[in-house]
Amino acid sequence: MHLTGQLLIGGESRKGTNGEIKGVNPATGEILEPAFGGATKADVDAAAALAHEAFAGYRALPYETRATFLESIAEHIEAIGDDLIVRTMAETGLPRPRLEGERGRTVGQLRLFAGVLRDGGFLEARIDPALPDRKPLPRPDLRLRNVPLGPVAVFGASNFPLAFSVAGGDTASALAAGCPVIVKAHPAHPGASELVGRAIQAAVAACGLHPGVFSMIHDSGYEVSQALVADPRVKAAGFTGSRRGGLALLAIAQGRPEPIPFYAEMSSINPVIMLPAALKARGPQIAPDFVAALTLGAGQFCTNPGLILAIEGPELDAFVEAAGKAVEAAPASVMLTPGICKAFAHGVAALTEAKEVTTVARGIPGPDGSHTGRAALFSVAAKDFLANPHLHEEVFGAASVVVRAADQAELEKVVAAVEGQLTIAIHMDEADHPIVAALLPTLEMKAGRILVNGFGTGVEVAPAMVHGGPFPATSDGRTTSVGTLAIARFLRPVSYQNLPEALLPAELKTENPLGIARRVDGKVKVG
Ligand SMILES: NC(=O)C1=CN([C@@H]2O[C@H](COP(=O)(O)OP(=O)(O)OC[C@H]3O[C@@H](n4cnc5c(N)ncnc54)[C@H](OP(=O)(O)O)[C@@H]3O)[C@@H](O)[C@H]2O)C=CC1
Ligand SMILES: O=C(O)CCC(=O)C(=O)O
Repeated sequence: MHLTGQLLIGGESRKGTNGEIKGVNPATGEILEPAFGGATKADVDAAAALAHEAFAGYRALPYETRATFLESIAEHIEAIGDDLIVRTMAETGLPRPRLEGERGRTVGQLRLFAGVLRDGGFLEARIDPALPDRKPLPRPDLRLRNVPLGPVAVFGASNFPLAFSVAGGDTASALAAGCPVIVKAHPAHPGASELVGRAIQAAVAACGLHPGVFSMIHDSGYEVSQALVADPRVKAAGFTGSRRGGLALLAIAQGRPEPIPFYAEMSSINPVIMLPAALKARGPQIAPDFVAALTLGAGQFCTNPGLILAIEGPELDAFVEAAGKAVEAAPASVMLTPGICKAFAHGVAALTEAKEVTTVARGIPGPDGSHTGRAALFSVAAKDFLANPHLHEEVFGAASVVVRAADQAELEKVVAAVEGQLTIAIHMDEADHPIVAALLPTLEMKAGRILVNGFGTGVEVAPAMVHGGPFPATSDGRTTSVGTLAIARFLRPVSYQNLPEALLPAELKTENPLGIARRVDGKVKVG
């Protein structure tokens, strides 16, 4: 493995001259070589100019060429081999099986979008033929398809260094949509970013595309990333990270002379509602599964179950006791960065010190000075939870709070009071159906995904997946960052009125040369 620490600007690479970033092994504290040079505003300008230049040609390519390009990226990532896993393990402290799985998800996602391109459904092609004899007024010929927005900025996430990073879901969906991508690499895994970034660069070259289709920068501060979002040639951005960072960049995207869509996935505490019949039938059996989901990846999943909502009673006591025991047996885990570890310790300390909160259990402590997170389970009465908005905030890591409601009415109040979420899980049996029916309308207003008898961790990459949700889970709850629908974030519809047949794009020509599904006169016609 040869890492250069260079920026990837179009087909070229050069060392950034604006400060430097080094990876840190969070398990050992070792500083990892090489140094990665931070980009200057001139580098951002160069990447944006190239992306702008590449856009017209890239979006006009046959969908088959774009699909082959995505598959080529997947192949180039696989060709890096074990070096990618070894470097990512060193930079993140995440274990090998997790990263091997994440790599599979990353390349699977790219191939899924190749299928989306071949299918053509994402174009949402519609034809309303002219009705010249309609009274009192004739109808014009109207045809609609989606077109890409333009160059997209992608902020790689710290907690999924492959699947939500350089070639992750945002990049895959933007490239599939026909948008060149400029990645801002996350400083927690600069080496993994270079390896994957070079794989994309190589795929661009192998497919003979304009080199401006992909660039990747590092930033030693905030200014350059902010300049990227502010650049007039950038037309949308994707982000996964903190609420503070997401909102700062969202404000820039919205404050530009030409505001752009900014898709930020930020904070979610993913309530798990434990209903009475399920608790009675199998509360203690659910507890270890809950703790496994809580501690997965040191709790550093945005789908982590941070809240348990249930009605008081001996069944809840039995569940909490079993969950407490499982937490006490949980070993401390290395967290992604010293900063994230510190933020977790701070969040846990705040809960521990809150007078209305009871500490149920703590996991096994890690060695002194290690960047490890120690699992934590807390409990609070629903009335106190309702009165203290700080208890609704995300503690990023393996910490969860059990909220004890006096009755169903109070449980409903708690559900109504939580912020927007990526997921809400319900553990239920048939006897719980009436409560679920009463809760469902509220749950739909609160979460992007409602799931039964499971936990939200481990998002399926699939057409019917929504990995999004109302604020603050995301900055725009109408979309998803995982699954095939993610492509819609980087498209917009154009309607062509009375455009001569000869000038219509192939997607909308009457004889349907691409053989795609279209809605003709309101009815879906396949092929
Ligand atoms: N819910 C979720 O999905 C996740 C939540 N988090 C939360 O985020 C915290 C920190 O983790 P991290 O992943 O680093 O998230 P951050 O939001 O701090 O950073 C994400 C990316 O955005 C950049 N960035 C952040 N703030 C700004 C800004 N004001 N202007 C320009 N760029 C900015 C960062 O650059 P740089 O690092 O160079 O500053 C980084 O590339 C965690 O402790 C956790 O609370 C993290 C990951 C996922
Ligand atoms: O649970 C998952 O698989 C994905 C979680 C996620 O999107 C995140 O942590 O950023």
